[in-house]
Amino acid sequence: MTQEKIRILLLGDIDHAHTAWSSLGEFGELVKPEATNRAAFLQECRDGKFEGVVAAYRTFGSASITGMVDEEVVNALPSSLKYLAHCGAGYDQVDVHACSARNPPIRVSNVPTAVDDATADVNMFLIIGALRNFNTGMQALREGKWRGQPAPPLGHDPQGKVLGILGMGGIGRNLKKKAEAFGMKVIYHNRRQLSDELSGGAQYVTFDKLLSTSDVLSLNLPLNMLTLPEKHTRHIISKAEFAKMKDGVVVVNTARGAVIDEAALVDALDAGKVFSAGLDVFEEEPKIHPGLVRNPNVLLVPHMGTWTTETQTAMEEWAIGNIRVALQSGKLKSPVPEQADL
Ligand SMILES: O=CC(=O)O
Repeated sequence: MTQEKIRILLLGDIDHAHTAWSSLGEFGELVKPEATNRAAFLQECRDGKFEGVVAAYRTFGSASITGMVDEEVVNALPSSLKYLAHCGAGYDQVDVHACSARNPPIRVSNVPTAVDDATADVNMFLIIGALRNFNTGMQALREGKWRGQPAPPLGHDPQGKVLGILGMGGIGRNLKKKAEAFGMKVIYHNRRQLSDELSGGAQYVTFDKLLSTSDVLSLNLPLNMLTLPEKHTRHIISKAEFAKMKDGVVVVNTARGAVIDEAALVDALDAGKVFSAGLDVFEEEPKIHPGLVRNPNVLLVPHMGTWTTETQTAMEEWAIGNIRVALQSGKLKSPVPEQADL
């Protein structure tokens, strides 16, 4: 009996887990697109270049070639495609709804867990850095002005402050433990209230209460505008939400830029409503709102939440593991929650 020859498509690059990737060769042929832009990629799809591809691995950076994996791309992908393994926690670039609507559906996985520590570490760095408003002094120092003239305003200690976490998934829960080690009191809001065991005893509050009582507000929820357009989280923090916050609140975001209306954040910073912000993600990466760049009270990191050798390696291995398990058992290891019942 001859075994059917399958193909596995790589969208983006493998930077660390080369052995794990090559080992997928035991299942079939490993292929890559030649395209360097979306139009050419769609053409390759329509020309049947990826016929027989059963599983695809994609990186966040592969959007520079394919663009968003929206309805157009989903419908152009080969009919043989059954599994799409995204190498990252946030899969806002993939229209999961369109993937589910195909017949048979494309099953999508992401990388939970492996990203939690590194992202929560950066989150904590941004909380401390923004509370202490370190950017102002650090910027002056590099300009040869020591702390600057006038000296930066005094910062604030994390001890005793209320940290409000919006989105209590793996990263939010990891952050909670870290923040408590710094003496912060953690409250949270989430689509669903968690069990005490999962929440670690953090108090569940309404969205409005989270906004009105947090000294530091941390955004740890997914951006889902492609997948859930009717219940999307885009701009969940905008002008009206800033108005409900405490004066002098600190805002930190390691989730996705577009969960905050950046223009409204700039206004709230300029008005002094927001004392400082710590941001790892931006609405239109790599572009950054000029109002954020010019404001010394904003600590800016260029999307480096998982930027460590250990975490990047673990993420690649996890995503490749999803393909391996799916090819062996017909089921992904970590399907995205929207497809849990598929
Ligand atoms: O931004 C990083 C990720 O989604 O894993």
